Amino acid sequence: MKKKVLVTATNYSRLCAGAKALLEKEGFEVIENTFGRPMTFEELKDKVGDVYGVVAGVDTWNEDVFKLAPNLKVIGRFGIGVDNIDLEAAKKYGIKVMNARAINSDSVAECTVGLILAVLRNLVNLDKSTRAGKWERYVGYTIRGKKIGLVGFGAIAQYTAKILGAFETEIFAYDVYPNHAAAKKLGVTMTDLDTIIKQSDIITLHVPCTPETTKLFSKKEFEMMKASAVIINVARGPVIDENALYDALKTHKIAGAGIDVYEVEPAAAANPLFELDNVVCLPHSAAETYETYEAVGMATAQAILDVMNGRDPINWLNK
Ligand SMILES: NC(=O)C1=CN([C@@H]2O[C@H](COP(=O)(O)OP(=O)(O)OC[C@H]3O[C@@H](n4cnc5c(N)ncnc54)[C@H](O)[C@@H]3O)[C@@H](O)[C@H]2O)C=CC1
Ligand SMILES: O=C(O)C(=O)COP(=O)(O)O
Repeated sequence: MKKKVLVTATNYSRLCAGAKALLEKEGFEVIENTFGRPMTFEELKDKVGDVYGVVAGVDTWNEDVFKLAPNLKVIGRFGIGVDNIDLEAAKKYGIKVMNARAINSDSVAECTVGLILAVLRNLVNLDKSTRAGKWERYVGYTIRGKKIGLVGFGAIAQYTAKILGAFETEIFAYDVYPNHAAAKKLGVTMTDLDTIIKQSDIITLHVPCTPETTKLFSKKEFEMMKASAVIINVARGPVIDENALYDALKTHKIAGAGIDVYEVEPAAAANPLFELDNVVCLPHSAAETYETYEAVGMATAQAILDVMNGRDPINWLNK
């Protein structure tokens, strides 16, 4: 009987045809998520009994699921954040978990800069207004000369710094494990979080979602920021207290925001942030380019093949 791979990331056949073909060539049967959204426990429960590998989207992978998956040996996270996977429980069940770190960083970094431009230059408001035949002027701000504060200085932040270097900005970064060599190479000054919050014109978030980073930006932090500052969240929704962000934007304690991720996803149409015109909102799509899908698909497929062949997968997170 063929070994099975369950893919819960959506749109796999369409966007990762090469990866799917590779798995099939190596003898796997590939079962795909047909729901078009993350799968629930009830849906996973019926599928995981005989799977060997998983290409995981953002569904929850915890002991309740692992208990039902005696043949599961490897989870390839179709992305970077692993806040949806209990790494320790996976280890207990002998399941190797890898992620696509440094494989989708360019797309996320490009989108970060896109959000900065969209917010500073009012691109979305200008588009709406132009289409409405109003021919209005919204005066914006240049990126050049601004102080940028990167919170978290891993793969995505470093790529963001590389791109922003071309805008002649002053870039600061904060990280619990500061990478001084990368900072030096990219002309970035490592500093503390308070300095970033108080001095930055543009703050971009690039930390994983952990107990330490949950609500890292809340009422107090928004009050410390410059009234002219903007914040971009392409990390994880819970890193920002969304109610506090809404209040800060509504009362102009800060000038604007670019938001790709939300405390609750999919974000409901009634999310209060959507009423405000000083925020640009995306549906968790910062990583989504054709090139990235292809590369992440191949990396996760390769990880499954590596485990099958007794080799360590790249980016093995729960050794
Ligand atoms: N919006 C989207 O579609 C995407 C979002 N992400 C999110 O971005 C995050 C970062 O991705 P990468 O840069 O590739 O990860 P990375 O692992 O290369 O970098 C994360 C950095 O955050 C630092 N960090 C961890 N806890 C911290 C804390 N409490 N305070 C300060 N720094 C801390 C780490 O030391 C590390 O240098 C991911 O964990 C994921 O949640 C990633 C890809 C796509
Ligand atoms: O790589 C990540 O962590 C991401 O957030 C990518 O998003 P997705 O896996 O496409 O929901």
